[in-house]
Amino acid sequence: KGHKFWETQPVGQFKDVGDTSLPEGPIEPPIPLSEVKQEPYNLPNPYEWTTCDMDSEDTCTEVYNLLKNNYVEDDENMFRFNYSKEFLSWALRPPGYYKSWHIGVRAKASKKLVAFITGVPARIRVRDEVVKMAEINFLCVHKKLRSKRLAPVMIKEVTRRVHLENIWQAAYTAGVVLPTPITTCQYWHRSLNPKKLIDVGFSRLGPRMTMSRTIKLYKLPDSPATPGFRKMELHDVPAVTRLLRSYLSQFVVSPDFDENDVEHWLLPTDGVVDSYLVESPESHDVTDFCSFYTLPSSILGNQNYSILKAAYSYYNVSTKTPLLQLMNDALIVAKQKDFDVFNALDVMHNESFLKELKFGPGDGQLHYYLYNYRIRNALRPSELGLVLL
Ligand SMILES: CCCCCCCCCCCCCC(=O)CSCCNC(=O)CCNC(=O)[C@H](O)C(C)(C)COP(=O)(O)OP(=O)(O)OC[C@H]1O[C@@H](n2cnc3c(N)ncnc32)[C@H](O)[C@@H]1OP(=O)(O)O
Ligand SMILES: CCOC(=O)c1cnc2ccc(OC)cc2c1SCCC#N
Repeated sequence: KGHKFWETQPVGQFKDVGDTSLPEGPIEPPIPLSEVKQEPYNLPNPYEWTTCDMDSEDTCTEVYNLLKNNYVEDDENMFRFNYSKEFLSWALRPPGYYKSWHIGVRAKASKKLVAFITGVPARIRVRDEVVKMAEINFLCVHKKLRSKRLAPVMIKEVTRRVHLENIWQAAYTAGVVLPTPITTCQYWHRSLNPKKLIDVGFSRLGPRMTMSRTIKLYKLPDSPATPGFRKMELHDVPAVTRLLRSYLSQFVVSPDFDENDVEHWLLPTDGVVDSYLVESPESHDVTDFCSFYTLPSSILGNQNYSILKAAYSYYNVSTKTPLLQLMNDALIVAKQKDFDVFNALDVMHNESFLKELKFGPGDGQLHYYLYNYRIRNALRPSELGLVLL
């Protein structure tokens, strides 16, 4: 298919796949900041740019409502992501964030927010190079304004604003295939509330299975099995940072987290992110870590339910406790917190526990992309140590 916009961009092009003469690394060099376009790209006449101040409750609510009604749906339109205001505030304000990268489009007449795209700064290691990047997310055009080529303008504008901060690479994911994925991951789902998942039509009763037999199949203990398993606290940040940096160093692409990043991204925040660690009862060493984030979805067109409570596996490290046992404890605490499903990608070492812990493969794929950075050969999901929100 012709990608009229993406074929103009410094990304791996389909025609170049397999061309080993092309070097790994930046595709285009940086340019002097004085040569970066100083003024915003032109929008169609009825629309204007706006910078969304996520510190403002009202603006946060506008962004929340735009996404709640117009963001990503699954292929069967059964669910639509329903990121909470607290989650958006957390996701968009990490250490060193730029308000100017929280970009909205308003209709001039009504002042209504009709489109959105964001970037947050991140240090991403690719093999042995740490690269300053923008993580791009929450690209959304109101359903009534689709297929008007607004997305390329949004993408060019966020690119321009990232360039103005002297950053020349980006990382992003999408459910759609674009030039050119660095890897393609599979979603896996572990039922915690099988009755609800069957009632909404996501899961079906297996052959020769009754509902009570199905409920029993997914039943979990009331409390975690691992001695020393507890919630992460502020004083654990240095130990968790050491543990996570050492673990992530084995992957080809991963975040280069420091203590400030760990405090922001991994310290438990109610209704947003949960993290647990194993402190050895003898040595008091922190030997293992697991975390998941909270991303509810609206259930579309169901009489009995309107919200799906979903937990998403985030970063997990096991050095003493078997990963299988650690993740089973994560499932146990997620069930205690009344999640309906625990989702995970087949990234990092996740494949080693998915089937055994009764995850089922989803029908959606998640493609990972880098902007202006060529990776010579596509990665296996197990070589990827990066989870985007
Ligand atoms: C150095 C810094 C660099 C920073 C920037 C880095 C790059 C960041 C890139 C962004 C990363 C976002 C990551 C992220 O947020 C996570 S992926 C979630 C994206 N959002 C949604 O799916 C929400 C529901 N859908 C919509 O709102 C619209 O359908 C959107 C806005 C998606 C497209 O609006 P539309 O009204 O349906 O379409 P047109 O305006 O007519 O435009 C059609 C063109 O857009 C291309 N398209 C479609 N979906 C895309 C997607 N998900 N990524 C990139 N490109 C996408 C498409 O291939 C075509 O180009 P082509 O003709 O070349 O094929
Ligand atoms: C029950 C398992 O499916 C989901 O949890 C879910 C929920 N909401 C979505 C909203 C948009 C959506 O668009 C791709 C997918 C979902 C999915 S499946 C893929 C995410 C995972 N795991």
